[in-house]
Amino acid sequence: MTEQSRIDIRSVTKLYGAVRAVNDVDLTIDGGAYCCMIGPSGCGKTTLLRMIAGHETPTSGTISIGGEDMTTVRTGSRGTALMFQNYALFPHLSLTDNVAFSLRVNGVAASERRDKAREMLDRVQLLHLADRVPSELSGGQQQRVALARALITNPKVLLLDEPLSALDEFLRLRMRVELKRLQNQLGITFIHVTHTQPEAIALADQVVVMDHGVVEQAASPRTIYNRPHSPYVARFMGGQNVLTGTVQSAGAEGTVVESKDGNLYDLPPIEGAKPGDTANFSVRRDRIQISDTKGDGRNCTEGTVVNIEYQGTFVKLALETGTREEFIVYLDDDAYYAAPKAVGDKVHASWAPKVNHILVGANNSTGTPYED
Ligand SMILES: Nc1ncnc2c1ncn2[C@@H]1O[C@H](COP(=O)(O)OP(=O)(O)OP(=O)(O)O)[C@@H](O)[C@H]1O
Repeated sequence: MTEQSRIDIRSVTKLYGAVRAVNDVDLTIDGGAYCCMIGPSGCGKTTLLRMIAGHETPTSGTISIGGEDMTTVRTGSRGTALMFQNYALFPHLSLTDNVAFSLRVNGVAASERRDKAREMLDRVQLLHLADRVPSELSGGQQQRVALARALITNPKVLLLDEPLSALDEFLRLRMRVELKRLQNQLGITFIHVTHTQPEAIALADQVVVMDHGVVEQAASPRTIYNRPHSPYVARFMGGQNVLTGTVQSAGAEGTVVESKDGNLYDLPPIEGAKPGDTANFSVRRDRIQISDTKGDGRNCTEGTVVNIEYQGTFVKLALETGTREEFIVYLDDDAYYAAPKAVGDKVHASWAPKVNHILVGANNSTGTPYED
């Protein structure tokens, strides 16, 4: 299935009048991968998904599935199935008839479509409810019917537009496990649009972070979280503090950057950097120590505690450091309670030089939702 379900998106742009919903996107999604697309509202995720499904046609560029150009092939003939956000089940039909619906449209004989629908309901563990109508089901069960209905066409690619957004937190976590289990069993490509960072990180083999119609970064969840490409990805995915400074010295041995408050940071070499350039870098929130005493002024910052949140396995400390964004520190709860802090305390945060991670791209995107 792997080669047959690979998706190649080449120079795809979609214009709605003056709105550039998707802007010159190049992206390869491996066959059999679980891909999550994430980004703020309006960044073009749904438009890209709908173009892969064939519900929209690109203004320019091509989309291939399994090496075959599908850009203008009609929806039902490209081996994709789209599961809608609101499930779009028929209220008056039984679960069996809901799931069998597309086979009926395609003229499959009654007994065959019933057998196939029951097989799909069994796959999503709903066979015992096959004769009920959707209103007699819970939200999670309705979602599983919608999944069975999408899968009955044996797609090479399943497209899911915010499939878990209508569920409560408990069900969402359960359905997340089920989606992953199904994808593993079927071995087909899943493309799942989400607004939720932990969902993308937990489910995906490949995370695609979008902003203003472009793909900012596409990589494994670990790379996206640990080695974000740009200030935007670092902020949007969370887990990192973004810092800015001016290059003091640059060479093969490394780059020294000075922040506005005079602290120095030891970064790896930055290609082409020269003294006076602006450098953006990030520091993982869980790789920082705090103390009451000032260090040597390298790889550190000072701040005032403005918020303290107990999170179970760690404590989240927000510091005001004089830059426009909060500096967040995640402390192991044992370490924190050995020397607890209060709001208003002045502290020194420091970290090992190897924690400094270079970011590229402009430092002007906040990673927060936006309006056009
Ligand atoms: N049919 C349309 N006509 C005009 N503009 C559209 C249409 N569909 C989408 N857009 C615009 O294209 C841009 C991208 O929309 P899209 O729905 O792809 O974003 P999204 O990232 O999926 O957002 P959300 O997370 O809110 O669903 C937005 O500016 C949106 O207003």
